[in-house]
Amino acid sequence: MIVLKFGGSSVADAACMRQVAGLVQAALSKAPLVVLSAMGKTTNGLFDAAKAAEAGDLAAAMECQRALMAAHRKAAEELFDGAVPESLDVALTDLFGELELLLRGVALLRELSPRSMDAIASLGERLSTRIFAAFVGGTWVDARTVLRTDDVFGEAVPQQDAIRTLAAEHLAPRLGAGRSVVTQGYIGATEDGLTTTLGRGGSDYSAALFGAALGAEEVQIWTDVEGVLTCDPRIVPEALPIPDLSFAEAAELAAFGAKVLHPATIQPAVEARIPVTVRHTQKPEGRFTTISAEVRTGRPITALANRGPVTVLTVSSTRMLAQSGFLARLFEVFGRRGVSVDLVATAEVSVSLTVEADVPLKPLLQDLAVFATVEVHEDRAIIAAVGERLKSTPGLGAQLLTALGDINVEMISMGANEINLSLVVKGESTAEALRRLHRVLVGGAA
Ligand SMILES: Nc1ncnc2c1ncn2[C@@H]1O[C@H](COP(=O)(O)OP(=O)(O)O)[C@@H](O)[C@H]1O
Ligand SMILES: N[C@@H](CC(=O)OP(=O)(O)O)C(=O)O
Repeated sequence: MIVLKFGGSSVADAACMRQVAGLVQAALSKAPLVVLSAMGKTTNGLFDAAKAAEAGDLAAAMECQRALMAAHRKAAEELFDGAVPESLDVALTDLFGELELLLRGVALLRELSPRSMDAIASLGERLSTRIFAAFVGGTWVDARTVLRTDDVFGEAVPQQDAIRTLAAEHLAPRLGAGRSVVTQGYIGATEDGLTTTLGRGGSDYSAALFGAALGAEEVQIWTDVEGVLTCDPRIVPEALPIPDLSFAEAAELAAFGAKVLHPATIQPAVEARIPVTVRHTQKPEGRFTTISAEVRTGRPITALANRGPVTVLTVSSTRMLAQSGFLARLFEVFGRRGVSVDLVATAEVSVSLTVEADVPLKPLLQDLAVFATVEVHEDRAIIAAVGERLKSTPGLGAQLLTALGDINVEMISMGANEINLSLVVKGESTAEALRRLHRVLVGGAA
């Protein structure tokens, strides 16, 4: 069997869904499991509605709900030329009724817990899959019966052993050559049946989890670009598709901001050694990227990614602690506060490190003040150069810094895994830095 995952951009309206249906029909002999995201920007719309309800503005929340309802009904009407099957009509009415109830509840309490947010966010994928399954004639499966997670709402952690057992029970018997099964990305449920989500962009992760659980021959991520490109095409329009990527390179690019793949997607695929391909829904005959265990690209630099905004903290010891004591104390604070650190560069008794921009700094700074002084630099960005021969290619560091010219580099970190070299620059310099680096170091790589 194979897994076909279509992102929000691929199922944004009726015309897109028709295109996707054609791709599913073409793959029927391979017993496809179709994993869909919510239509277009529906998830953002659901977040907006929930936030309006939390603020007590029920009218605004209902306005969002009506807009979403109109878009989904329009898609269904167009797909079925005005003759929407009664079962689909009832399903849509029920789902929008559920959304209204949830929003009214949030507005009444003026309280939006992560648990309520997940219940609301799940509606996007449940709606898109209902419409698409009816249109393509596939079997609709509620992902919440299979994708078992813990109860960290909003960022739930999948339980892969349980998912394997549940997939064997609920998905495998329905899969077969000549028919399709349609389910939701992004959503799951706890053992008690409470709805959870895997975090924004989590549909890719769902696809990989289903693929690993079912021993798929391939997981195909269908989107709006011809694969993973050498840089974010919105910043560097001349970015090129990369034909092949190693698992390690893909994982590193995703972790450092290449939005085309959810950062966690690669892990279940690596463990099950399932190839992942990234393809363009509107150009199925075009170029695409294959990510697999077999790939050895051997390039010095394959691609660039960027992540920001991040905050740089430069922490210097105020006591004459030995370096080992200082580092132990420092990271104990981050561990206790549950703050993850991305990049680290150390000197004798001072350390620079980066944290996500939305990390609450006050408690962290209070704890650090006991033994250190801290300089805080906000609005920074991490630029990561990723490539299999990055570390073993002499002169690359010099080329990189020369390419940047007058753009100031505030921190450099060569990843311990040999394939990532990360730089920190001011946020406002990110686009220009990427363009310069891409022109000199990556342009001819693909
Ligand atoms: N290195 C990259 N390669 C390809 N696309 C990238 C890269 N970095 C960022 N992107 C962006 O990721 C987008 C695809 O991801 P996303 O919008 O989540 O798609 P989908 O809706 O299909 O899940 C592309 O349209 C592109 O703008
Ligand atoms: N719909 C969810 C999950 C997802 O993965 O979407 P997309 O495939 O469109 O990035 C979100 O917007 O976060």
